Amino acid sequence: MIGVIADDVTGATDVAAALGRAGLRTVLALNTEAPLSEQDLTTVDAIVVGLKTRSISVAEAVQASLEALRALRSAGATRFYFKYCSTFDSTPEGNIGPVTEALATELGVGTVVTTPAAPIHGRTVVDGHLLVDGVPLQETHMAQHPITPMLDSSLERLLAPQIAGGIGTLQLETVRAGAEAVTAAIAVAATSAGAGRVAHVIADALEESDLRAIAEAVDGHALVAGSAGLVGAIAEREPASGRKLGAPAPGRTAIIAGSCSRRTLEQIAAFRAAGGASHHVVAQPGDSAEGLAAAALAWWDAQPGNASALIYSSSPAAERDARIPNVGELYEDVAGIVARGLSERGVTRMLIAGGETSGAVIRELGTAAAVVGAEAAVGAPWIHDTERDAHLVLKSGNFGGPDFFVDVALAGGTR
Ligand SMILES: Nc1ncnc2c1ncn2[C@@H]1O[C@H](COP(=O)(O)OP(=O)(O)OP(=O)(O)O)[C@@H](O)[C@H]1O
Ligand SMILES: O=C(O)[C@@H](O)C(=O)CO
Repeated sequence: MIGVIADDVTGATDVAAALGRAGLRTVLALNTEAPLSEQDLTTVDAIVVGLKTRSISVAEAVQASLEALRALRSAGATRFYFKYCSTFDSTPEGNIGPVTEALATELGVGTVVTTPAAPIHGRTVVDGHLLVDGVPLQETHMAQHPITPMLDSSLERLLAPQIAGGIGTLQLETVRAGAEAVTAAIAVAATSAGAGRVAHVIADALEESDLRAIAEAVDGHALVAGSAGLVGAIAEREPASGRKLGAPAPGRTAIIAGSCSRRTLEQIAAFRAAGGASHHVVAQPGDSAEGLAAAALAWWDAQPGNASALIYSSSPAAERDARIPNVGELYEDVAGIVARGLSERGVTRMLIAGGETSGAVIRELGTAAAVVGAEAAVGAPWIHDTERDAHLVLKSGNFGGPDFFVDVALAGGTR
């Protein structure tokens, strides 16, 4: 069984979608306090644990990730994947490097092949540089990310300050020479770390076939790291159950957006242009999350009974208020309280935009585990919290087409 540790909850649903696409029966665990042993795991091929460790301190991220690893091991997982963001969201301290090394040390693994490449999402790695739709990472909107601005595209330069071990590389021409050549190159790269240290082998990949070659070469590896791309290729090598994934019937939908990513801002604009009702949460210095959420819920209560609607704090960089301390956390708290309020009002279809935002919502809703359904957009599946009978899409900031909010909430469709 494959055990995946994802550093945020939208990333966890992205991985779950990739595993589901490959036909694996996948359980999504979203609350680490609810033990995995409470889940029915008898017919499961993969478990994905969604954490919220991307932007917390290194020590806390390492501890939570190790706890997840131990829970997955006790649940019967034998191979592990550390899922981080396809845009390598991290800081000079971490948490990608330290978490990878902690997991490797716990598993007694000396070499970890790692790549954020996910061609399905337009993320590729060439000569160790991460490109988004062919553009170097630091030239994209990721340079203005509110929590983890990404100012370099060299994965080696991004990872080096985060780790104690060494870095090796797998060039595209080696990857294209096939699995045997990749295996040999990994063995050479493994010597880069020095005794007792972890070797991080950064792999180039431009197309799905490249990921398939890497997946074949890492077949016996206990730990691999990357985005949903490589684990999808690994999953394709497993026997598939062929289970059909479902989506909820169209209906009234609440959208809560805290993502400030360009694609989310486009989706908000398209929703409003299509006549969707929206409420913009804009904090002033001194405002509390409770007060802002109460105002948003009062606005929701004034909407016609069956109308889908959007509550968002998302703003482009130039319009964000630098005077407000811990502004990211404040808006995350607002999103969580609003989601709980909507759930108490009987709303059972919600689309949440943004990984940190989704993490706050899941925590506040108390969702412990969910069944993975059909993809509403590539990498953004419907998930079903059976305990609350709530259907949720936790959308990564950059995922979905510009009309995604319109399609899910106004047209009710599934792509
Ligand atoms: N107007 C705003 N000003 C400053 N920060 C904001 C504002 N609105 C939201 N935020 C914060 O910005 C952060 C957005 O991160 P989040 O992970 O939710 O989105 P994302 O990075 O686009 O998504 P993903 O990580 O899935 O790609 C959150 O902490 C959110 O609370
Ligand atoms: O890898 C991605 O881009 C997403 O799954 C994600 O982690 C965004 O938060």
